[in-house]
Amino acid sequence: MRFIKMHGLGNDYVYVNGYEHTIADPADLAPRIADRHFGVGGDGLILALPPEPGVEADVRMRMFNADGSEAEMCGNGVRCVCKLAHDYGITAANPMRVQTGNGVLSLEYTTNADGKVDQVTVDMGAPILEPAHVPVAPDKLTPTDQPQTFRLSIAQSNELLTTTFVSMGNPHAMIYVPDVHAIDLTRLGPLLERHPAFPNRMNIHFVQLHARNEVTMRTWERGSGITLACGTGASAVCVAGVLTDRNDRTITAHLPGGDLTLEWRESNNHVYMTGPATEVFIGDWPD
Ligand SMILES: N[C@H](CCC[C@H](N)C(=O)O)C(=O)O
Repeated sequence: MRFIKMHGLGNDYVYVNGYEHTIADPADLAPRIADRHFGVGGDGLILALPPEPGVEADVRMRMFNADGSEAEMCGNGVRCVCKLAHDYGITAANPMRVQTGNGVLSLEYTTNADGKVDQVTVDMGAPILEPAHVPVAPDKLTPTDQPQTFRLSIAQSNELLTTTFVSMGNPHAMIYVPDVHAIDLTRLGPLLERHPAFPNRMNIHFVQLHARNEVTMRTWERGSGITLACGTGASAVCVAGVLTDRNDRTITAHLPGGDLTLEWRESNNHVYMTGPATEVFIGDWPD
């Protein structure tokens, strides 16, 4: 089976063109192909597929984390699906409509001198703020006077963290700290990802504010662990910062793998994310 290795700011996935190959059990394949020692290596597996019947879209994305769990959306991934669909002749639509687990999203892209997709702006849709729809279990959290912000107790280490929640179709928790590089993500990430207050687990972001238009963030992803970037997470960070009056509606997010530009547009309540999509290599997998 032919695969394409791509990444968005180092958030790398193994991509398969579902117009050419059918994968019977992607949840089973994802951990095997994403293994960085015994497989191709990546944060997971992403399929570019025909849209489902009746869905008005140019292409469909299904996204599987490295543990095989399927997620509703992947920001870095959908930019790369746009690149795959354009560069491999599935569609030349611009804007491109991509069916995702969070509805059909509209993407606009630029191409480089070779005519291949370079930068992509994704209309990520409206954030989901109702705690029950993130979802979080309010009875396992302590509310604060800040919107969308709760105290979270970690039983195993007797720690208390202040956390803001936003869904971009997938769930995100933001924790603001003075220095993201002082955080032991390997220790805290798993404890928070699987906290009893999160029925569907959680993507975890530690955020350091530099200015009202600039943050640095580090991420522990649900189902994949530490990643170099998280597009839905950066979108959630932008929203959380506006809700808690930390940042303005347009920010630059510095992630370990590079920068994303985010805008939570007041006119239509949608979040817009702009960043690169990069192809690294192609290969063949024996399955
Ligand atoms: N781990 C995430 C999916 C990938 C999100 C991230 N890679 C992005 O770019 O948005 C989840 O289970 O919700």
